[in-house]
Amino acid sequence: MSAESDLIARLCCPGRGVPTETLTAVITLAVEIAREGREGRRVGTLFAIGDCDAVRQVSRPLILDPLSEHPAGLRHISSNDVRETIKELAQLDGGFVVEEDGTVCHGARYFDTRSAGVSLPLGLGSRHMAAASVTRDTKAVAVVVSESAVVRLFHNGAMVNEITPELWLLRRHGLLKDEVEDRTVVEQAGGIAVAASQGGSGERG
Ligand SMILES: Nc1ncnc2c1ncn2[C@@H]1O[C@H](COP(=O)(O)OP(=O)(O)OP(=O)(O)O)[C@@H](O)[C@H]1O
Repeated sequence: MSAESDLIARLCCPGRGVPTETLTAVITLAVEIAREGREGRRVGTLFAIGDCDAVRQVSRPLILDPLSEHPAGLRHISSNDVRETIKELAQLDGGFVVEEDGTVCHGARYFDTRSAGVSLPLGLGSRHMAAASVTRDTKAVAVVVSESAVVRLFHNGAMVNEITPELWLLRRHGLLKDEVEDRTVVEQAGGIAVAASQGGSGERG
C-alpha cells in the first residue's frame, strides 16, 4: 500500500464516515483543478467532506447557492457534468461541502474560522486556516487546492498531507518509482509530524 493510500485509508476510518472512494474522487478533482486552473489562471478552493449537518452549522453561503437546489442525483462527484461545474465554480470565493456518499451539496460557502487549537505550518493563508478550523469543529475531512498548485489534506484541525499533483497522477498510473522522494505528513498520537519519506514506504508515527 502506498503512503497516500495508507493515509486515505486512515482518514476514512469508520468513526469519521468518509468512504475511501469519496475522498479519492475529491482529491483527484482537486489535483485536476490545481493542474488545469481556469482560463489561464491558477485557481484555489476548499472541499469539506462529511459531517455535513455540522459543517453547515459552521459555514454560510456567500451567494445564492449554485448547487443546493438541483436534484441530489445530478450532483454526484463522479459525474463529468458535476466535475466541470465544480471547476467553473471553484473560481468563486469560498468552498464546497460534499456528503459522505459523494453528493456535492453546497458551493461558494464561507467557513467560520477560529485559529485556536489548530495546527498550521507558517506561510499558509486564510483558506488553509479555514480548512483546519472546520476539521477541528466537525468530523469533516478537508481538501484544499492552493493557488500555488499544491493540494493539502486536513483533519482534526491539522494538515496531514501535502500532495504534489504531478506525483499523485504518476502514482495513480503506476508510473512513480518507489525511490522518488515525496513529502508526507505522518499522523502521530495527539498530533502530526512532517517527514520527507520515500514514496510508497514512508515512516509511520
Ligand atoms: N473562511 C474561508 N472560507 C472559505 N473560503 C475562504 C475562507 N478564507 C479565505 N477563503 C478563500 O481563500 C481565498 C484565498 O485566501 P488566502 O490567499 O488568504 O488563502 P491561502 O490559504 O493563502 O490560499 P492560496 O494558497 O490558494 O493563496 C480567498 O479569496 C477566499 O476565496
